[in-house]
Amino acid sequence: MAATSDAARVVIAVRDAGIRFKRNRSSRRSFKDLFAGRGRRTRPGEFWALRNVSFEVRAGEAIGVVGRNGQGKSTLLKLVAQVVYPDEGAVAVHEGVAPLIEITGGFVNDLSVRDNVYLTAGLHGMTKREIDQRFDEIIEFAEIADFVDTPYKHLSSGMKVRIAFAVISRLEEPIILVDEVLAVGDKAFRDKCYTRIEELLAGGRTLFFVSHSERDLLRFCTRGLYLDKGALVLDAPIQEVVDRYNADYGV
Ligand SMILES: Nc1ncnc2c1ncn2[C@@H]1O[C@H](COP(=O)(O)OP(=O)(O)OP(=O)(O)O)[C@@H](O)[C@H]1O
Repeated sequence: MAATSDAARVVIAVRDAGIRFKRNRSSRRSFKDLFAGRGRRTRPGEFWALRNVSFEVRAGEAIGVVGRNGQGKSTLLKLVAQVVYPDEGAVAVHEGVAPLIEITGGFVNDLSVRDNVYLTAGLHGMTKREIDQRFDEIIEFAEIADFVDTPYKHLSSGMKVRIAFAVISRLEEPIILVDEVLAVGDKAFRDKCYTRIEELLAGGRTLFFVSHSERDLLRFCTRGLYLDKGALVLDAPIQEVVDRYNADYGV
């Protein structure tokens, strides 16, 4: 394929991106807030989940995102999926994205598995005919043939991830985002997913992969992004990123 010309093409550009969340829903002003100095960059109860994050991704790169719990990894994937928008800076994504970033895979609870497959694949640009052609293969991959007409909400967590991964990995979007959700699947299914991810990478797709498993990160990724306290502290080859993370927080 056009691997050489693709190698130089920037498909994602994140510049000084910041995203701010409310710490709690009511977000009432505390006594301390009343006396806080002017010019605060955040309003009371708000915090920056990510700030000053900049990087570029070229077509075909496989990027592992590492960091402790709550450091902004999923938020970063959501920025790339454009399901959240930055409060500061800019995120430009030049190609289509197939995101598996929440256990629900964006599926609708009350719809059957079948309807969800058609809805999700349709939203990503597949025609009904194309979905018809892939439907059996998707269900077979997920191994949930007996549950095709079951409402999605009645599936177990592992089954939800199976069908979501089966659909997402059959889309033709050039960028694939995989959050830790695969950890919910059993070992046999995870192995199948990992083989599929390798096929997608071999086909030139771009991957963002969040994982707490050093083995999986080193298996798939060439480059790592290390997030800590909402900042991108290291953007380097994956081995270097894993070593630094282990040195900072490893046992
Ligand atoms: N919609 C939201 N509203 C408010 N706070 C949020 C929201 N989404 C995420 N956060 C907060 O932003 C911070 C970063 O969360 P994020 O899910 O990106 O972390 P993470 O690095 O993926 O963590 P984990 O390894 O536990 O999955 C956390 O403090 C989290 O509580």
